[in-house]
Amino acid sequence: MTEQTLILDGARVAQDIKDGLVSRVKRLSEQGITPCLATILVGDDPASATYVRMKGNACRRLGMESLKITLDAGTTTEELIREIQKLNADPNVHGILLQHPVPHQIDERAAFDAIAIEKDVDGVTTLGFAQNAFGFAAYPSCTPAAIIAILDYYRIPVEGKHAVVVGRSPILGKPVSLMLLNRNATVTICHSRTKGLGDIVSQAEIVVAAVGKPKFIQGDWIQDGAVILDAGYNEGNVGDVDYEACLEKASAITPVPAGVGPVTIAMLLKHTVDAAEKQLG
Ligand SMILES: Nc1nc2c(c(=O)[nH]1)N[C@@H](CN(C=O)c1ccc(C(=O)N[C@@H](CCC(=O)O)C(=O)O)cc1)CN2
Repeated sequence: MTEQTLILDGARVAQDIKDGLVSRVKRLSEQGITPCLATILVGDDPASATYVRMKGNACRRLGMESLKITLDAGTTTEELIREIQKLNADPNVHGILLQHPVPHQIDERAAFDAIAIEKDVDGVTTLGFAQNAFGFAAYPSCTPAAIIAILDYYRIPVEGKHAVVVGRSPILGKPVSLMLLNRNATVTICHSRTKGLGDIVSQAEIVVAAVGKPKFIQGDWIQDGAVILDAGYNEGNVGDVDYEACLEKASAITPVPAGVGPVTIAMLLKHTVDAAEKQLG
């Protein structure tokens, strides 16, 4: 690229979202409601523990409540669902987050689907996914919502653009593809069995990297002027994009850290405040 690549500053977007929540949290507290996010961590994966802690801290900094449920690594699906049902029934809890991944013996889909739709602020239920796919009001998954929020903040047009999403996970690749489609992008979804991945990515005007493999997206796959959103959160704070190589080609790119990650957490807070406000009617 001859022109300077725009670094899409996730910390700035996240701050803007959180600034917008301050007066809403204050208004709720004047009515006796403190928005409360319940987080559930099963097992002791250190990265997951960090993310849950970050979410709790972000809640508290904004005057929201965070109820942390920690369950041991041997928890069964039934035990986990019972905990979720208790939180569903608790009127003081407005949002429920089950940290992914859960230990292998747990049926994660069944656990996600036990979350009441009105408390699914993390957008992980099958019903929430379907409602979003149809463009109905439901909380979208937070990372896809963060990607859209970054595009909106920087007024990056989506309509009519060719977006290539690399990854098809239920809380990232699939929902972000549908959200881009609902914004009238032409969307190609790539995955581990895709043939000629580099050729397909090289046709993209917008690239969403959601593979979970460090530095997977190569610089020579990128079309000059493409916009790159890196949703990777690999060990050592490394994204799914070979950042230095892709920076050369892109017109705009999210870094890791301080790109999509902080906006993901800001969206979770926003959805929890939305959910608390719905309690007021
Ligand atoms: N139930 C969910 N589980 C998981 C989700 C999710 O959205 N819902 N996403 C990921 C991980 N994740 C949140 O849970 C997450 C990862 C990283 C960040 C982040 O802000 N990272 C920072 C750097 C981290 C640091 O400073 O230590 C950054 O990118 O700047 C936020 C959220 C998997 N599980």
